[in-house]
Amino acid sequence: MTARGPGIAIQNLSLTLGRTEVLSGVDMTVAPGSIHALVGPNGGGKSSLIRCLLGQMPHRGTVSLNWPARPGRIGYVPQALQFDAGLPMTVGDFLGTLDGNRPGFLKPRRATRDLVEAQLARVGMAGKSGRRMGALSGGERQRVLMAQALEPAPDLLILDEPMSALDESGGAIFAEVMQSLRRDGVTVLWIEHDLLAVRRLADHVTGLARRVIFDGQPEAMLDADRVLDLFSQRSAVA
Ligand SMILES: Nc1ncnc2c1ncn2[C@@H]1O[C@H](COP(=O)(O)OP(=O)(O)OP(=O)(O)O)[C@@H](O)[C@H]1O
Repeated sequence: MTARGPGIAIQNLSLTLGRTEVLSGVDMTVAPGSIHALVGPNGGGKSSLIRCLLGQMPHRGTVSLNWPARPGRIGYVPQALQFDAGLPMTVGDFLGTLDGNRPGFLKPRRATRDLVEAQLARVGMAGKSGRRMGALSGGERQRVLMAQALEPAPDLLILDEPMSALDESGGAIFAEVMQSLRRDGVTVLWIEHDLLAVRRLADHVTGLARRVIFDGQPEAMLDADRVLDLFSQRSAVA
């Protein structure tokens, strides 16, 4: 199928925060409609690269989104989003803000409530729209964040460790969602530490430790020496 997501071209990307060189001369390409994983050691600069892509960091070098026609929608699942335990906001309220033409303090329209229920069902959270956001477990919160990123349907989806708190059924649901995104031609840029999940689900992998230390097929990355290289002090930020 024709990709509806953009290609991404990153050239000579460098980022210095304070006195730390976080990214140095990073070149990478994401093919339109592909599931592209970003792996590497803690502090390797993966989230920072995403922030550059989203225009949130003053970087050097270029980051271009090449849309097939006009610019489309970007969905984003952040690494962590905390909600105050006492915050009187339910899952339904949170997802109901998807109805962008209506003030958040009004009761959502029937159609919006149906849409919220459908989105929750998609991530295995059917019937939980009345739960308070601050009272959700880590895995439930991640499922809700995934649901908000999938509606309205994105053309580019950026995921920052979306599986870190998911149980087995959450992982299976995530895999289904990824397959349906692939069928729809969505471009997915996915930060992940679970290399087996990357092997199962990604089309391409880039390893990042301040600079690009691996770029290729998931199978090649899982060669034992490669894994050691990816996560050892040798290749990490030094
Ligand atoms: N605002 C900031 N100011 C100074 N240093 C920062 C800032 N944000 C991030 N860093 C540093 O940049 C480096 C890269 O951080 P980043 O969060 O991009 O890594 P990561 O690869 O996503 O790590 P992890 O796998 O642990 O999530 C780290 O050393 C971090 O301390």
